[in-house]
Amino acid sequence: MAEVPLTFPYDEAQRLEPHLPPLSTRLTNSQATEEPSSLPFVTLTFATSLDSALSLGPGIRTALSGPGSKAMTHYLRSRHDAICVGVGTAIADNPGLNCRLAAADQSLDSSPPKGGLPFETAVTTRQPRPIVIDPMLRWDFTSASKVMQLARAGKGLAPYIITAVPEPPAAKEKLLNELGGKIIPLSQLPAESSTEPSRRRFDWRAILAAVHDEGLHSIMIEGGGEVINSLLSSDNSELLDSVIVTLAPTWLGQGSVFVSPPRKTGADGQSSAVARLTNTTWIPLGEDVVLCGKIAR
Ligand SMILES: NC(=O)C1=CN([C@@H]2O[C@H](COP(=O)(O)OP(=O)(O)OC[C@H]3O[C@@H](n4cnc5c(N)ncnc54)[C@H](O)[C@@H]3O)[C@@H](O)[C@H]2O)C=CC1
Ligand SMILES: Nc1nc(O)c(N)c(N[C@@H]2O[C@H](COP(=O)(O)O)[C@@H](O)[C@H]2O)n1
Repeated sequence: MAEVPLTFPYDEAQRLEPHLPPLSTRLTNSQATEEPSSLPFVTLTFATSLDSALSLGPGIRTALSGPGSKAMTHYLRSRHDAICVGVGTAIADNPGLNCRLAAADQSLDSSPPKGGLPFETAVTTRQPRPIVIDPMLRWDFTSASKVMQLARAGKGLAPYIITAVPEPPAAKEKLLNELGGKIIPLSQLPAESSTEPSRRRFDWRAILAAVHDEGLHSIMIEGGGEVINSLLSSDNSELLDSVIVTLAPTWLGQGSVFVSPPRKTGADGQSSAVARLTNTTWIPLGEDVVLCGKIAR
């Protein structure tokens, strides 16, 4: 069944604006040029329950956002060049990772005031580039995967897959390339305690630099649990420019996938909070509330 295009109120979009990448960083077709390597604007965004759960279990797609906050997420997708998930999410959710807001100037449900903020350029039919972090190429995507179907239908973009596998299967790479996606090779961090290749990770700075090297100047990172917890850790949270969390009025219970980053312990052995948001904005949307803020430095 065809999905009904989403709309997002203009007033709510205005309240989000201070937490979004500057409009000047949004790509236009003519801007995909080479620049000295730096990092994109990074928004970490996800939906949680009252017990800080993302889903009922690692392999379980779980709807938390109500209609209003779901439209907000799609507005965010319209405002970023790229959208990123870990392979656990790609496998569990078979996600579309496209923007399903109504096209162009109909996507906000009231018009911007004359001479007002430039939302007519903020909301476009442009689609974010899906980025999947998949060091061992575990995601067994096919042409029937939702993201591939949407790319084929011109309703989204094919993914870029960041991997450490030196020689990806030719058939997978061909399918990706035909739809405009690609494999991006990246070296993993040296193993710390484990030499098991599947446990080795990329440095987030290297991931973000690789994304920026593709001409993608802003990225929203949606999850899942491992991705969010590692980005909120004290090693990585400085990479986050903005955090936007949808809080749904429900408890998922034990056994869920939780947002709970590793504890920060000082040299004296004392624990302290891992991270805190500042400059916060709380936006009620239907039965949910959306919390926007910056990591306090
Ligand atoms: N409520 C929400 O907003 C969201 C919920 N989810 C849920 O989260 C669950 C999936 O979470 P997880 O199982 O934790 O999977 P995940 O999506 O965080 O993926 C974890 C995998 O990604 C790769 N990875 C992540 N960071 C890496 C790095 N720095 N270097 C190299 N590889 C890296 C590794 O292969 C790792 O095993 C699903 O149930 C999904 O439905 C996912 C996104 C948003
Ligand atoms: N904002 C938000 N609310 C929820 O309730 C969710 N379960 C998620 N999940 C994220 O959205 C992806 C699904 O995207 P499509 O609708 O298939 O395009 C999923 O993979 C998670 O990243 N997000």
